[in-house]
Amino acid sequence: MNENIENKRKAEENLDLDSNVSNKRSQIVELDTKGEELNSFVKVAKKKLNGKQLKFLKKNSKPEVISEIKSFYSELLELGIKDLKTLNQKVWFNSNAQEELEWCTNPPLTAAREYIVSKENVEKTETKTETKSDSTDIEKTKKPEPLKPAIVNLYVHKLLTNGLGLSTVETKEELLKLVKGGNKAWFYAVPFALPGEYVKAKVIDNSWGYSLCDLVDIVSNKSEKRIQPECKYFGKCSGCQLQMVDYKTQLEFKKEFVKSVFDLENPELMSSLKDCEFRDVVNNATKGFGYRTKITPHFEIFKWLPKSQTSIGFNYTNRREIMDIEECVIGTKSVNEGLSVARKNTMEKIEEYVRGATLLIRETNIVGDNDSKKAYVLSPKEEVEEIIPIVVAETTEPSQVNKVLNLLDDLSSSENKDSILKAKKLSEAAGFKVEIKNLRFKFLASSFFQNNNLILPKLVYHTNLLINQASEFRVLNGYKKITQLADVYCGAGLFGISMSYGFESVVGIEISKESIKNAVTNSALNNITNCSFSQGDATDIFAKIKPNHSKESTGSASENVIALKKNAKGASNSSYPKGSLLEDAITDPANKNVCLDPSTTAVIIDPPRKGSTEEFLKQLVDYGPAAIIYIACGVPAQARDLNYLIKQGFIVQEYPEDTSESNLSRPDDKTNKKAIYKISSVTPFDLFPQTYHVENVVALIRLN
Ligand SMILES: C[S@@+](CC[C@H](N)C(=O)[O-])C[C@H]1O[C@@H](n2cnc3c(N)ncnc32)[C@H](O)[C@@H]1O
Repeated sequence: MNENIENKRKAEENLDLDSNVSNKRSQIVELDTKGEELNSFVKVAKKKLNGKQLKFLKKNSKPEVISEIKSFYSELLELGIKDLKTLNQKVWFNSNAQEELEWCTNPPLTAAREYIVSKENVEKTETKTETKSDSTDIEKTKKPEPLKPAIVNLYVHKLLTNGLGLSTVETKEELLKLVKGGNKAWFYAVPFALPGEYVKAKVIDNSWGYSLCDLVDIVSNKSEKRIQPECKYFGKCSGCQLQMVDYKTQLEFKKEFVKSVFDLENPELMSSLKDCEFRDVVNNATKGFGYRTKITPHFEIFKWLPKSQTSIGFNYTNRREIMDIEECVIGTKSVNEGLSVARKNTMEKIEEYVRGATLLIRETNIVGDNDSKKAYVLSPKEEVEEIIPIVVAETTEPSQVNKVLNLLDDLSSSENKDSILKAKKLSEAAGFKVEIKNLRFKFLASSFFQNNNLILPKLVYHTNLLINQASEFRVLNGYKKITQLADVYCGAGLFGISMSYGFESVVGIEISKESIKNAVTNSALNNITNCSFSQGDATDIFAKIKPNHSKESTGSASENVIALKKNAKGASNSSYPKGSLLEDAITDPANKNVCLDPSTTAVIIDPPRKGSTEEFLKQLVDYGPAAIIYIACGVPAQARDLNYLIKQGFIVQEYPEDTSESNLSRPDDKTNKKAIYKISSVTPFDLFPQTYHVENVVALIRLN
């Protein structure tokens, strides 16, 4: 029997076996670690349980939640437990049932959740009390009593990809003995704890097979990597997770985070990537403070608390209660100036608020004739402006690339006005052409723009370099040079505009009307004439392209062009009907017809945290561009998307030696046109120092 069908059948059996506990509030089920099995299992479980028990893993669970759950179980495997099924390892769909906690070897003692003073709880109290007739007012204004939490002593095995320390009551060896003796493991997730440490922790909540804890104390084996955190709020505020270690260690952790997420999704692919392909985390050569250009502190109004005592800041770690924050060390200087003013303004009119609000503080530049000055704005509707020094250098020669990277390191620690002079000197001394352009980007304070400008020059340079390298590789293998760029999920045009100097034409697509307007204005602001922007869903960019490897298709890959045309005279040879998105949504001031031949086009995709869609990815490979650069802030979703391409056979591990027998073909081969890619590099970028977040750039080169 096919292994998948067998797994589904077993999952069904397990649910049947457990039906005697179905009256209880919690259902015990068996879980494997593989993504696909997990999905099919969830489908079966949902059907059986009518969806009501699937509190933590619904069909639409966020990829990061699924990844977190998978992390726990992959960790079990790493600890030496090779076969979860043989050991009958079980997990929980719903951990609220106290009585079933006994089922584990080491359940939290009382598993009580500390009562959290939050909007959610106040609302719950309100809902409850509304059904009661006369005690409503008393209940609403009473501060809820905290429950008694459990205290546990733990050993920390490793840091999870969300920055939490994966812990158990035993060391790895002791745990293995226990589990191999037929017992079940229980895990604890402890923030700010480091691998190898013994810690005391307070159980806050129970989740899928683990308890969420607060760190109380480090009992012994304090990690040598621990340092004094820079921020006085660190350890309580939920904003940063890694300030307890130095910056170099943070970068090492982040590389491991990305590796383990990729490994979970596709271990074979991970093992096939060479060290040189899986690169170190790129940073901006600072300690990683004072970088964030946007912060969003918030506050809530409670009936039991005098308004003058309202806290304005960020959530406490592990709870929805807000911590009063006067300064944020990862914010830029001007953002912190804005924070003081926003706090003062809010407290002055606090009596007017009934519920609470989120404040927006965003850096901007006031641009004069000869210079610019950093400032801040406090209104989401205001337009802000950022100036990003962009390096234009075509070289791919490694020693020259290193020189440019050094220049970029210097730049992040100096004023923008020095940069052009430095680039000129570098150009003269190194003997290759390098230019720096201080590009201006305007956008609404509330709309998307990256939040760390210090590293953006490197991110853009690197992305450009990857395309230049892909182009060289293609030329060496007998294909044409890459001359065109599609910037998908383009926001206010950061990548497309910054990289436009190296391409004949650039098109961008973006769903937000505001952002697309900004992208158009930004290209004009920087005197760029070869960029066109289109508003719509990313998938629409392929709406009219015939699959280039379908049976019906008889044309060559180069027939599958994206033609973006302005509704203008001379556009009559468009293959798209009048009124289609690609025909009329172009707001290109240069009034140009832009055709993107896949064999000479690179596509950048930079989707939101939830990743792209199968529909988009399928059409992307049908289109078959010469290179794809996938930039992601949601690494689990990126790994999922790449895995989809691997499973469809679009990504291969090695260039096949015998192309005559393989399904590879030249672009003008009319019989077989399936696009095949290789991952040429995986490079994490630290856009979010001190936090567990990381931006990951994956380059795919088309081999055929
Ligand atoms: C991570 S941001 C990247 C923006 C831009 N590349 C940059 O670096 O500034 C993702 C962008 O995708 C846009 N977006 C979200 N869903 C989309 C969709 N279905 N189609 C096109 N754009 C979308 C968002 O509005 C947002 O601007």
